[in-house]
Amino acid sequence: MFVLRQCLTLGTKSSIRNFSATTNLVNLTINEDTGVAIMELNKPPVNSLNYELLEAMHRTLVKLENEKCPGMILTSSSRSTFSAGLDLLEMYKPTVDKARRFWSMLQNTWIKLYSTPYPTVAAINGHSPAGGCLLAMSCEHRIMVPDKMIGLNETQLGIVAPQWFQDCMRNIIGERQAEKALIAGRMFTSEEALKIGLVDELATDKEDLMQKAHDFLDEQMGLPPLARSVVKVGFRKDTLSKLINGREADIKMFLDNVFQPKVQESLENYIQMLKKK
Ligand SMILES: CCCCCCCCCC/C=C\CC(=O)SCCNC(=O)CCNC(=O)[C@H](O)C(C)(C)COP(=O)(O)OP(=O)(O)OC[C@H]1O[C@@H](n2cnc3c(N)ncnc32)[C@H](O)[C@@H]1OP(=O)(O)O
Repeated sequence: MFVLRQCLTLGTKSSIRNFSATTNLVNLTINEDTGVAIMELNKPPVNSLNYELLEAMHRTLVKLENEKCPGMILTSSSRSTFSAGLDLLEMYKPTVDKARRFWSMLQNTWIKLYSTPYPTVAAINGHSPAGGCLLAMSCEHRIMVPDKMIGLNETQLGIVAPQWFQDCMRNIIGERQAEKALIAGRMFTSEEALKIGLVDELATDKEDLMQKAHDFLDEQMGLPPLARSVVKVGFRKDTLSKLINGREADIKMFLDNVFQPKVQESLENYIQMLKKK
């Protein structure tokens, strides 16, 4: 039985089920029998990742870890889009402070999501470009509905996917496929993504998607949790350490680049194009 409760304070496992109460940017549902959490991104229309959404996600992930969550499904409340990636408005003519704060929260959120001891599955119920693809790739398993698009399309926007985005992709689809996909900024259909291993399964519809996500978690939750998490973090530690030990350099890379006139021009054109659609 799924129970969703509004609450204003952080409480015990059984008392809290939606703790972004002030903004509702993240809906958290916890199954009271199994403990499985469903984290639903809820920033209409397309879950673009601005500071506030990233912060709500980060808070949720900290909470789940503290509460010894046994497994989590990441999904979206939008019918068309899992996440449209980073909020372009956060990168378009920001102040230095705002840009730094934003990038630092992106790092925080990714580090938490990529390193969870508990199993995670992305139930990708819509398009998943750029930062949206990063979120999906940070989970352990990806299931996607048909006829949507996923990929790291940064090159096509005249920007560059940071090294840790690239590493995540390489870890999943291998060096050669990742190099080709990243240079081209290629977006894959759900079916193509399955073929190259960027997603693990396709689902027929949302119901099937959630069923398959629960099936994956049931299987994982049958494994000894400590051994499971040690192996997981072992596989991910090099990618994680690269960013954790190089956070300042990564922020500097972002700040140095995002203020370049050419990058601002690309962002401006792209935002205009999306608005005119
Ligand atoms: C050498 C240079 C080095 C540079 C280094 C700089 C480092 C930067 C690193 C950047 C890393 C990651 C980058 C990103 O994640 S950038 C974001 C990339 N995202 C995209 O390309 C997706 C764009 N969106 C879409 O393609 C579509 O919106 C969609 C997701 C397929 C959904 O389509 P839809 O038809 O359902 O919705 P649509 O009408 O297009 O959009 C609805 C409104 O939402 C606005 N919007 C869409 N995406 C974003 C976004 N990412 N940020 C902010 N706003 C977004 C869109 O403009 C519509 O707004 P409105 O209703 O018209 O006002």
